[in-house]
Amino acid sequence: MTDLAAAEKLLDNTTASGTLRLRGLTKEFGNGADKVVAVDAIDLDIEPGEFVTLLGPSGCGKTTTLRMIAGFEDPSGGQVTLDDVNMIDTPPNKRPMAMVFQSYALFPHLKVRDNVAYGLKIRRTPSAKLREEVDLALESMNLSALANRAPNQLSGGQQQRVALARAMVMKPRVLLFDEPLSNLDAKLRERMRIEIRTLQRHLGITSVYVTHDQAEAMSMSDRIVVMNGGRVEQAASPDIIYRQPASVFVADFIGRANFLDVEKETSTQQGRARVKVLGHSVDVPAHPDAPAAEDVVLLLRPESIRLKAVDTRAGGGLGGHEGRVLFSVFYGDHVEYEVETEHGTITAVVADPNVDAIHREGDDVEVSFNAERAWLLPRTRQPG
Ligand SMILES: Nc1ncnc2c1ncn2[C@@H]1O[C@H](COP(=O)(O)OP(=O)(O)OP(=O)(O)O)[C@@H](O)[C@H]1O
Repeated sequence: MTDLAAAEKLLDNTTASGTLRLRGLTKEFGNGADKVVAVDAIDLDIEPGEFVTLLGPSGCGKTTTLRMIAGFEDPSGGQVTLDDVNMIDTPPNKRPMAMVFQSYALFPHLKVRDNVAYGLKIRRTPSAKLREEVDLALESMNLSALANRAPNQLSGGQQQRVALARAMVMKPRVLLFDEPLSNLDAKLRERMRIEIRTLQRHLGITSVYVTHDQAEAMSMSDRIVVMNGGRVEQAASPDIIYRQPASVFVADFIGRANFLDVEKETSTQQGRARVKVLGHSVDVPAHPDAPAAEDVVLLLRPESIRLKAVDTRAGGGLGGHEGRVLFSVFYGDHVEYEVETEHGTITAVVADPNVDAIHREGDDVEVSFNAERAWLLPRTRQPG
């Protein structure tokens, strides 16, 4: 585990975390027919101490954005400012930022201690101060006992801790992370998520984190920036991203989603709408653009759907509420169902299932959902 007291002592309150602003940040690669707009005029404000994650599918531009913040990539247009100072003409090693890479990027021929000391040596830090700060950085990452090892004598997790110590020792105002946990196994990844987040929160260092792993983004971030095709689809807290996504793309990318074709009846008060769904007229929360949209879909997360056994012999019908179980899979902590309904096949997840009450293939069920957890969206994103 990290030693928060040592980390705090290392930073010694001298490190004011920074306000990072991206304005119209753009990167084009190639030209003519080969031109790729990797990052397309991004605006983003990151507050001091905030942990912001750039998330999105492969090729959406998150790494290029991070590299422009760090200075490893020159923007084709736009600005990166830190505390209102334009960074564009400042080389990477002069920016008060430090980056942690997926590949750790340690010097293989240097011992752990010398890897951590490297940046301070370049800065010509006096040797007593250098030793003290390297010791604190090693201590803060619980690496003191490994100080004299070479990187290839360490596990992946330990190597990543060295990379973190090396970043911390520079006392950056901004920490940048480029998929730092991707090379670790699942258990270690989960532990490191908590450690990085605890350390970051405790020290309050502004952080920008790139990942394509949504669980990582959800569990670590103050704010998630979902990118698509070089643009920002939505920048919001994890709960807003999950519950009130700005677009079908975001809803589909984060978590699992059922999209039901529904008829809009009336718009009620601001932020809500009445729709006809599963045979009923239901008042649901709605995206601000949904009331005016021609075509809407209702987002239902699998865990907000309820299934109840129906005795079809009783007759009477359920006014469209019924569905038929296509299959169910028991996972121990939850059961997953595919259910055929008048809106097509939907996925339902029931947590902590009562094993005797699991619906089987072919069973008729009453389908309902928690209306406050539903979310009405325009089918296509409104421009701007
Ligand atoms: N040096 C380069 N030359 C040409 N095109 C590039 C270069 N670097 C990135 N690109 C292109 O820019 C786009 C964005 O790439 P980027 O690496 O930023 O995406 P990403 O979201 O980080 O993807 P991944 O998750 O796969 O790393 C992609 O279409 C990519 O092919």
